[in-house]
Amino acid sequence: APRVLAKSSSTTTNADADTVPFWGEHQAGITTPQQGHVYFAAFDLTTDKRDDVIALLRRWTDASAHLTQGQTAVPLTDDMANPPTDSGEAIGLTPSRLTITFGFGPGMFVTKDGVDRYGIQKHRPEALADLPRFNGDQLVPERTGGDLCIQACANDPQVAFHAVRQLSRLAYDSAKLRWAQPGFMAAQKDKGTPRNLMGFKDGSMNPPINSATMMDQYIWAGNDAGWMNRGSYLVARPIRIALEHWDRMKLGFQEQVMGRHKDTGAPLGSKHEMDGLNLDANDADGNPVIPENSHVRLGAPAVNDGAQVLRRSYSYDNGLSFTAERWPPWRQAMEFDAGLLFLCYQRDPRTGFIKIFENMSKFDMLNQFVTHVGGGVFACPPGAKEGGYVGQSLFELA
Ligand SMILES: C=CC1=C(C)c2cc3[nH]c(cc4nc(cc5[nH]c(cc1n2)c(C)c5CCC(=O)O)C(CCC(=O)O)=C4C)c(C)c3C=C
Ligand SMILES: [Fe+2]
Repeated sequence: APRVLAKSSSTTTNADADTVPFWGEHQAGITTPQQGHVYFAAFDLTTDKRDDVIALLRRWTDASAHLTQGQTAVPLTDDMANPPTDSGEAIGLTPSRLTITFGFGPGMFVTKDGVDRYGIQKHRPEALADLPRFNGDQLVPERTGGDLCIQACANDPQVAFHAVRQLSRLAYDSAKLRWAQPGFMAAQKDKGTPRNLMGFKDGSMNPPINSATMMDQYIWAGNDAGWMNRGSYLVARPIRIALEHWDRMKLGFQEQVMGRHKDTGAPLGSKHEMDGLNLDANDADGNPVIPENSHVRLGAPAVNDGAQVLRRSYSYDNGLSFTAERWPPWRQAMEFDAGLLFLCYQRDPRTGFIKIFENMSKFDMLNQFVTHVGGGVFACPPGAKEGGYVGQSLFELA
């Protein structure tokens, strides 16, 4: 029998500071302080057997417990007659605060060819609602949907990619990759809010991740959510930004679009980033200081019946692609295929993302510069107990 090379599995000596616990009440990667990199991937299930799905979730859970500790997904062996159990490119790297967060798409709960795919149709939560078609949506099928998703976040992009690559290998017999998007959100030297590709601080007005009360109110599904209790719902949207268009806009106009100052991140009319939005203030001409159609006004809880989501977005850069512009001088050229992988968590997308984006998609001045090109909605179950697996609360139900 091949010998297990235990030593090769452990890649670091100072694991603790750099490690986020995998097991727990909640999945990690939701209220975890945002790491510098993400590799997000969505999969389609190819099996029609419920037991295969359970087996996959067990393999993914066990591998994730190893990976997040800085170990190989599966212990390495000296077996020369088979492919290595782990591709190996993370050996010697630290855990880099790797978190791996799993989600279930609506496709897991539907009938296919007249049969309830995995016998869980009746357990589809109402909160896992199909997203409506929003104004301006240009969703490309190749970047949309998925039965399962994995959000791997780490401070090292190689660690995040390695994790998804190993998990995809472990799925060869039962699921295949559908779409993926890597992203980055560089930490600021002063530990302040990072900036997105539009150059604005992004993430200032998030509900505080350290407030258990706020997280229970807005982010975690509660007792009434059945198997999803202590889980959360993810809305993921790759949003292309017309950077060449944006970069030609005057600074004053950029600030009007966002409703915030570019340098400090403060709301228009205020001095400090964390100052509240003064939505009632008018300028000398009687116009609102924070414009009616500015992004932050349309996102504010005050105009959305109190709705709040936890945003955990990353910038992305997919190189260049050929684009025909829809604005003068109607250039046709290679342009950056770059933008924001918008990721947000909430206890119910109907009162979170859907509620907020309904108006935003129609009125936001930002819409001249951004296009939603894909995405999905996913139920991220509660965390797993050591020895258990992610999704157990669902598959244990009759
Ligand atoms: C819920 C839908 C939202 C989408 C889609 C969205 C896209 C998007 N946002 C930015 C940049 C910024 N967003 C900011 C604030 C902000 N955005 C949303 C929601 C969506 N954004 C909310 C709820 C808020 C907070 C509003 C508030 O209460 O003040 C900001 C300002 C700084 C901050 O608070 O984070 C920026 C900058 C981009 C570039 C983008 C799509 C590409
Ligand atoms: Fe936003």
